[in-house]
Amino acid sequence: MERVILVLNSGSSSIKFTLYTGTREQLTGQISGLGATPHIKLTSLVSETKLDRPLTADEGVTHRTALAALLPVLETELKGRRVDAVGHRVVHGGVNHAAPLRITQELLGELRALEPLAPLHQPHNLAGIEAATEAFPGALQTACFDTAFHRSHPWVNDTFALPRSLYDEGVRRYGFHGLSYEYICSYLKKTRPDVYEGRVIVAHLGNGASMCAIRDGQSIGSTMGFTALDGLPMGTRCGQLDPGVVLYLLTTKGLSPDEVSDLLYKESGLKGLSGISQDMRALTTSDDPRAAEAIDYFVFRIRRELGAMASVLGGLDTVVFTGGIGENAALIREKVCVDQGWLGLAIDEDRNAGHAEDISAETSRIKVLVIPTNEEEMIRRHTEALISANTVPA
Ligand SMILES: Nc1ncnc2c1ncn2[C@@H]1O[C@H](COP(=O)(O)OP(=O)(O)O)[C@@H](O)[C@H]1O
Ligand SMILES: CC(=O)OP(=O)(O)O
Ligand SMILES: [Mg+2]
Repeated sequence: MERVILVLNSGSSSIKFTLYTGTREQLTGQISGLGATPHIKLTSLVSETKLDRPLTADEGVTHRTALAALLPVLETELKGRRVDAVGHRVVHGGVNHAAPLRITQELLGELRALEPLAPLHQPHNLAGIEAATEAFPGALQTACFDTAFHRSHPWVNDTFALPRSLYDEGVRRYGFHGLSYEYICSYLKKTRPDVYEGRVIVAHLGNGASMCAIRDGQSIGSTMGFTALDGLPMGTRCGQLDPGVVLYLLTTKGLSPDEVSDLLYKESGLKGLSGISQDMRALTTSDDPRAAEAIDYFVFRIRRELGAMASVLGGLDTVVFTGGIGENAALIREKVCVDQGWLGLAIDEDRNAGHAEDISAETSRIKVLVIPTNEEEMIRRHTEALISANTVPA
């Protein structure tokens, strides 16, 4: 009998979900635009149910209410079939976890203590675990960590230049979006083994955004740090910041820690710079100069990290764009790749506009790829492996 696995992936602006029978997707979809304009999109490959509409205020404006509206839809779709396991994306796994785990009360307590380090994600991830445990009491629940893929990166990319005691207590450069990077690596290994073995930079550009330098399928470094605030600017997060600004906000401006937190996590990034929206779609279609400036800053930071990571890797063979913006915004890819001839990188305008998998120009020494990420599939694989490990042979 094929196993039934439900995967829940709570991002900062979305809840993505897929119900698998064996390796097949039975139902898949996402609630996107949480915090702004919530929308549900759902496709059932079995009952051919399709939803594609805004969520009403009653159904869900927050992760919690959206999840509550989603669970009955999933239960109807199951038609009484048992769920064997629910795999959860958990953004922060802390120092101790370099691999996915079966969820226990003890692990939940440990993960709850990490909530302050990922306030836009961890509480939603844990709420998803609680809701799924209640809805599917017999199912194995697994935690698949965004940080796990990066645990092997070198010390220079794991530390800040702070007193060593802070490193020892876990103040480290963890890196996130690890499930996405792991999926991209597995896809490259299967479809382009020569690329997999080379020097690769993956730009995961979504509502949260980061880049990862990868060699031989291993993370060498990431733009994200102790929290998912660092590195590139994002929908509402500031990205790299002089820590002196935080001190200024706390002391000279007299903001409370909560106010500073809200400012850096929820009011900055594309939203803060443009004053219009956190959604790249709204910015690329706006003729307001502040939208163009927000895009310029986003692109500038990506280009800067691209050069820095190419140097750390000792050269570059492939760039991969992924995530909601990376997969869909040809304009952003074009702006990142323009005038990169010095690096041996050029893209083909038509292939880029058509979202081809390989958008490199004929003359480009560096391959430039657009690969849709699939964090849910990565979580399914990990969960399947954990079920097998937990199954006591008869
Ligand atoms: N066609 C598009 N053009 C520009 N941006 C897009 C497009 N489609 C999606 N996006 C961007 O992708 C973001 C969502 O990315 P996603 O990776 O799904 O987010 P999350 O970080 O919540 O997982 C949206 O906020 C939007 O800015
Ligand atoms: C870690 C992170 O920022 O995730 P997301 O892009 O899904 O918000
Ligand atoms: Mg995401």
